[in-house]
Amino acid sequence: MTEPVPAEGEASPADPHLAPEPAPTGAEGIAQLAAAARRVVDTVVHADPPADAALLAAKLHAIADEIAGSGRISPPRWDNPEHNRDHNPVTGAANPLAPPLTVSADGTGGVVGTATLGFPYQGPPGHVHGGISALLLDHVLGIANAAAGHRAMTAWLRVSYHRPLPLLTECTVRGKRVSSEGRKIRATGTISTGHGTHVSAEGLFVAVRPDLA
Ligand SMILES: CCCCC/C=C\C/C=C\C/C=C\C/C=C\CCCC(=O)SCCNC(=O)CCNC(=O)[C@H](O)C(C)(C)COP(=O)(O)OP(=O)(O)OC[C@H]1O[C@@H](n2cnc3c(N)ncnc32)[C@H](O)[C@@H]1OP(=O)(O)O
Repeated sequence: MTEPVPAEGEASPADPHLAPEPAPTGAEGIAQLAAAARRVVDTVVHADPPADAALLAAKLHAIADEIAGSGRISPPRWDNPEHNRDHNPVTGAANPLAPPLTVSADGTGGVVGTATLGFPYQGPPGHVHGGISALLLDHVLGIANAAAGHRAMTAWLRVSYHRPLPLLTECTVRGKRVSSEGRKIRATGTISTGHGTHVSAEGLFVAVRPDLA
């Protein structure tokens, strides 16, 4: 049997533009999965209980089984900087729990990131849960320390809540190392919106012992 001849202007089955896109691999592929999972979580948090909830849940479990069976996802390794970056619960593009916050140098020795937090992060109605704010600040202060050359663990973090942080509003998270004394590092940070500073934090971090780093 002969293949039908495509009409002029019609793409032939051999047209390279019709070739399926190469399957995403590695970090990019997992980031795509994480973005989809994030959307599922956001949708579930919003949902009225659907009549076919059990069927939908079974489908989600089937998808999780398929992902787990793909063999593509290896467990995150926290001693691997790339995995740390991709899988952490704040900036991790590969972690559906992460908003994710995007962080970069602020040009003054600190770091700055932005995120818009939705209903999965709700505490007081319409506002971000205080523990989530603390998480964002803890992590961004950690990044600020790392950017200043210190891999350090949080010893303590003091968080002050000045005004409720609204959901669905772009917020800016800043962090800066302010001093170092031996292995002890102090860093401060804020979460702000166009309405000013909502949350601030200061923390003591202790540099990872050289034999563990
Ligand atoms: C291999 C681990 C990898 C860790 C990764 C870290 C950073 C990753 C790198 C890049 C960063 C990028 C992004 C940020 C990523 C992650 C941020 C995550 C933040 C966290 O989520 S992190 C988890 C929560 N965090 C803990 O799970 C800590 C549990 N804890 C311990 O692991 C120990 O407790 C430790 C390490 C804190 C100290 O232990 P240690 O044996 O190394 O040092 P030592 O006890 O000798 O203290 C030395 C001097 O700090 C003073 N000091 C100690 N603790 C104090 C406290 N609480 N208050 C006041 N002063 C304190 C002492 O008084 C002494 O002071 P002095 O020298 O003046 O006497």
